[in-house]
Amino acid sequence: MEKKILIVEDEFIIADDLSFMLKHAGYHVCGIADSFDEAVGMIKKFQPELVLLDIHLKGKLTGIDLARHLGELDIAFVYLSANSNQKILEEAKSTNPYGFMVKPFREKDVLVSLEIAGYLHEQNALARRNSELLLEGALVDIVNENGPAEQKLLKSAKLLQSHIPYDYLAIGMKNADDLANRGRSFLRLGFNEYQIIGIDDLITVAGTRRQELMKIMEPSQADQITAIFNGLSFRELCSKDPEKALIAKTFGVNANLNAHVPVQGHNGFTISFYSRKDDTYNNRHLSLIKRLQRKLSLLEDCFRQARDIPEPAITRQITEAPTLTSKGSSKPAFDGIIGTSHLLLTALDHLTLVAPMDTSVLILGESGTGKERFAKSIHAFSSRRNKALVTVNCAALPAHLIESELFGHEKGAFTGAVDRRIGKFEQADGGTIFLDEIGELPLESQSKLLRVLQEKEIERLGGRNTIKVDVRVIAATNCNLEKDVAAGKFRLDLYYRLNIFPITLPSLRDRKEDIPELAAHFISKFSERVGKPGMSISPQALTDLRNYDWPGNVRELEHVVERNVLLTKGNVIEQVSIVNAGNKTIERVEETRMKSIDDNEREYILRILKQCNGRISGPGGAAEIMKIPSTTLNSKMKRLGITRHHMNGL
Ligand SMILES: Nc1ncnc2c1ncn2[C@@H]1O[C@H](COP(=O)(O)OP(=O)(O)OP(=O)(O)O)[C@@H](O)[C@H]1O
Repeated sequence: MEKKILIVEDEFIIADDLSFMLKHAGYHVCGIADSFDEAVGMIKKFQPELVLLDIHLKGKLTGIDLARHLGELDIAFVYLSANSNQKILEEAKSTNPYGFMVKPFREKDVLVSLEIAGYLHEQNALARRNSELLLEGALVDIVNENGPAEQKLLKSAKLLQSHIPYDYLAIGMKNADDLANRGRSFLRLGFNEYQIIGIDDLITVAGTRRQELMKIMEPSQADQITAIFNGLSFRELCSKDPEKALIAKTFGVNANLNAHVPVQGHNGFTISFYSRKDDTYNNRHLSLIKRLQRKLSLLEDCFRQARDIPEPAITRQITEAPTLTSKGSSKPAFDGIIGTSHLLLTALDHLTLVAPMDTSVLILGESGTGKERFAKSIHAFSSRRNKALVTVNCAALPAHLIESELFGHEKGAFTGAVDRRIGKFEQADGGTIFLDEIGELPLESQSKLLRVLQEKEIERLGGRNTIKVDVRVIAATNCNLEKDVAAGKFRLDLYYRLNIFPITLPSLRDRKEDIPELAAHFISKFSERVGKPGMSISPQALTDLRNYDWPGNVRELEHVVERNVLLTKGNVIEQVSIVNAGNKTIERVEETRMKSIDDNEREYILRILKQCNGRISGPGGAAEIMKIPSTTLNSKMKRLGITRHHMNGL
């Protein structure tokens, strides 16, 4: 059947050209609107499957406003943009479009973008359906298992986290007969670390009196509502509802999704999600919770049982190893991912959500933020965990070898191919391939990779047959792939195929609150390694670590700690030495300190890079001067934590 498309564009000639192009390609253009209001009317009337929308429209409201409306209706859309400024583009991007088409349009690009948008929309819907089925099954399992009711509530709360994010979750039954047993709340402290808060705890934490709280928590109309309150609307709600106001003040939350769960025979109960971010909740969350209502109503039993458990005398903190364990081992799949900042937890939630599915994942983040570690965890928590995880660093391979490395070659395929070689894709059959630094893949190899993703088959170089492979692709990059697409260095269609589920890792400077925990982790690791267990760090040195900008992210912090563990004579790192860009050292220690071999090598490489204006390979590049292959220099730089940021500062 022809796909129904609506065009929303205020320039008639452009809209008309586009419409002609689309009809010619077999699409059904159901209408052309030039303003927000007209578009909303047509969407209601024609229910298009895809909308192409310009950012600038007639009237006050823009294409970005319309995009938000489309997001709520779960209709795919692609922006038609001229040269907009960065701020507008950022805002447009935050509405999660399925693509951008830049004017003037070439027919070929338009058709590819539409095909990709349709594909992504289907994939997303499929992935959502699958993860919802998993969620429903897991909820039923929890309700049916033996064990304390309060723990069952906690497990259900944890399960909901990656589907509907929250910092504080309150489950309450207001028609319970005594206040002490009216509710259980869960405050998130770490990835899998929650504090259970009963009514007595709430009285203590909020600094209120029992009677006052009892009054505030009287059953009200608001308990029966299933709705979203983000930012301003949450503040308005708080001005009318003292219970919400108390929670907002006590836990610093700015958004709320309130879900009423009806139960036969009484008023039911409420599950209320609260987030510190003020734009957390959307219609997707709302429709999910509505679809889950029947399954959630099964929690009623646990809730009633939990009412009979005496209130804890003191606030309890539930700290557990992550539940995501690799089967057959008690080792947490998140092994070695340290940190509890909001940004890292969000990334871990995304990891949890996507890992069990077979979807391609694109991990974005600066160098040293932990992309490879995330890729390993995704594999470890997937059903492919017993098969291979094959890693390929696209930047470290010479361009002429990439294809034989990825797809293999037959004997005699080219000069030097003395034997048949099995490529990385075949090695990863049944498992996962991790394509690190995907942005460095030459254009020619990109087309071949795209074919593998589409056809799920490879052809060895010099081979005559195609070979079916079943491989999940995880790609990572520290480049801005969209810029590379715009510059013609990265294929748009490949970008969209890979970008089905992006996970963005925060830079260390954006999650400085994790530095103490990370530092402690690395101190313990390196002090044991060098036979000086039990080392610690002084508050001043920790402040120095927090004050630094960390262009090399966690990898750089790891090196800095390693170096300081070696340099410190006693048991406490009193002052830190950080060798940063351009060989300047932020030192609070004496200059006369001994330098490690790595320090010397790092300084040497930085000096050579400076001489070559940051050029690594090719004539006059650093690799040539150092008489080593550029791939070796790249891996040395990676090991020593030398990044593009360092090079920008040269
Ligand atoms: N959250 C974390 N907790 C503990 N260690 C971490 C964390 N993130 C990264 N690391 C450590 O930092 C180093 C760099 O991590 P990793 O190689 O995964 O980064 P990357 O983003 O893939 O870097 P690149 O882009 O340079 O390939 C590794 O030694 C890893 O163990």
